[in-house]
Amino acid sequence: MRPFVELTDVSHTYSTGGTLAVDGLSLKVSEGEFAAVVGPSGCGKSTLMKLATGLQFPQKGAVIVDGKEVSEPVKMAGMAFQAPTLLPWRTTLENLMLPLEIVQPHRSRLRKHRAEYVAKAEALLESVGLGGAGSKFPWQLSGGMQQRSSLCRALIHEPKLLMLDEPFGALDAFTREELWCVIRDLHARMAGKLTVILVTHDLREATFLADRIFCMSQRPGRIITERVVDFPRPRDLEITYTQAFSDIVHDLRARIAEARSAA
Ligand SMILES: Nc1ncnc2c1ncn2[C@@H]1O[C@H](COP(=O)(O)OP(=O)(O)OP(=O)(O)O)[C@@H](O)[C@H]1O
Repeated sequence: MRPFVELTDVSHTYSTGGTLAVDGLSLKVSEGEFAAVVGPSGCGKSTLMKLATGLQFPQKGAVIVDGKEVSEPVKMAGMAFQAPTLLPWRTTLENLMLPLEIVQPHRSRLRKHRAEYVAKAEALLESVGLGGAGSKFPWQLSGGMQQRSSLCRALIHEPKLLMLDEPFGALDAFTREELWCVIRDLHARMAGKLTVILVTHDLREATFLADRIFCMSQRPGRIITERVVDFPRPRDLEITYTQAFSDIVHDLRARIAEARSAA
């Protein structure tokens, strides 16, 4: 499978504060793969996401996405963060439509094909259990519903790359597990056409969702180990109660503890 996101020996220092966030950071994520990135707090996970999406540029090394060196924000990526960042004055449906007003070719097509796009947005909402919620404002939705809407917004322009930075961190355990299944199903439906990179502190989340887990060192971050998770798909939440699953989580925890103490 061809690499879809490739970072090679990347270093990045923020101009504000002069923090060397990542150094010697290399990773390859294949097309259609679901990758997770874990590591100690402050090790540069979000920086990795910013570099892969062209929100920051490295001083050293190369970042290649979909065969091209990243030199501007990667608009074909969908993104969702810990805070759902929905605009409060727009309805949920209008929030979902936002990327279509920005990203080509949708931007040029939107005016003429609005009904088609609205139907697509409504179908997406339906697929995450939010059928009929499009007319509600974000502040009329629960945190979990807002995060589902935010996921739909990240997917509305049919991105080939989905970047998730702690998207479920603020949710209770039940809602979080429900959303794992939503993401699992969205990824499965795209049948190898959607590459996902998930940054998370939750090792169970990484193990349940990912094909491969990259573990980062203490800052300046680099990948110190990667672990293939080969549970067959589709995965059921039941696997999270198996010994094999716990073994992976324990192993990851030990590696992160090791990385923390190597500071
Ligand atoms: N915009 C910025 N300007 C200056 N420094 C920054 C900026 N963003 C991050 N940093 C610094 O870079 C380092 C890495 O931050 P980053 O957010 O990438 O880590 P992280 O692993 O995602 O953290 P956490 O696990 O706490 O979410 C930190 O020391 C942080 O203070």
